[in-house]
Amino acid sequence: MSAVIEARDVTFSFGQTPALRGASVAVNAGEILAIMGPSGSGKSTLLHCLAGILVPDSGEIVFDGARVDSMAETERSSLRRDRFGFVFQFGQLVPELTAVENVALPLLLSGVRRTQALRRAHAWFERLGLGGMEQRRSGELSGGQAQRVALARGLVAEPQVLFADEPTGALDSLTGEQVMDLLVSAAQEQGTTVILVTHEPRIAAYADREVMVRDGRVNAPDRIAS
Ligand SMILES: Nc1ncnc2c1ncn2[C@@H]1O[C@H](COP(=O)(O)OP(=O)(O)OP(=O)(O)O)[C@@H](O)[C@H]1O
Repeated sequence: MSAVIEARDVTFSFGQTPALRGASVAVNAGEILAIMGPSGSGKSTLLHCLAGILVPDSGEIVFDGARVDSMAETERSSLRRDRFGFVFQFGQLVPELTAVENVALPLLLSGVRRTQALRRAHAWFERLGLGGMEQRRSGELSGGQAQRVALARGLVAEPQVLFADEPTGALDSLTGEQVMDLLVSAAQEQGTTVILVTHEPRIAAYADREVMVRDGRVNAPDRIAS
């Protein structure tokens, strides 16, 4: 199987603080990869480099055969908009918009007509057990409901890669597992590759494979020194 997205020997520092010190990871098309590791080890920084949000100081990010690290910001921004989806820990729904408008947002930003974007967004509500919640604003949703709306927004444009940074981190364990069930089945159905950052083994267990980040480097779990 060939990698759809890959980090090769990536370094990144925040000022004087090194966050990645030669991180390499390759993710296959359709794979669900969990990135685990202790707090501060560099998991989110690695995700942000893979997603073209941060540009590595050195090393390469390759997506679908193209070097993301050498792209101009406008090109990386189109890539994020058109090929990638995102789910973060606190949903980050736009509070002024209804739930269905939030889900439609990535489609509207990609130039899909409003009626069609809303129709495609609507289809996600029944699917994620959110029927009847379409017109609510984020303040009128529970944490688990808001996170399912965020998940629908991350997947609605059928991205090639979904980046999920602690998507269940703010939820209780039962609600978190329900969100993971939905994430995995929806991603598998549309063949979306998922890169999931989590520090919870219970959540990582939903992935096809786990890697560990320690001190800014990536190890397969079986190669980690105790
Ligand atoms: N915006 C920032 N400014 C300065 N330093 C940062 C910033 N973001 C992260 N860091 C530092 O970079 C290193 C890696 O952080 P990162 O957030 O990638 O780790 P993480 O494994 O995702 O942690 P956590 O599990 O706590 O979210 C840490 O030392 C952190 O303090």
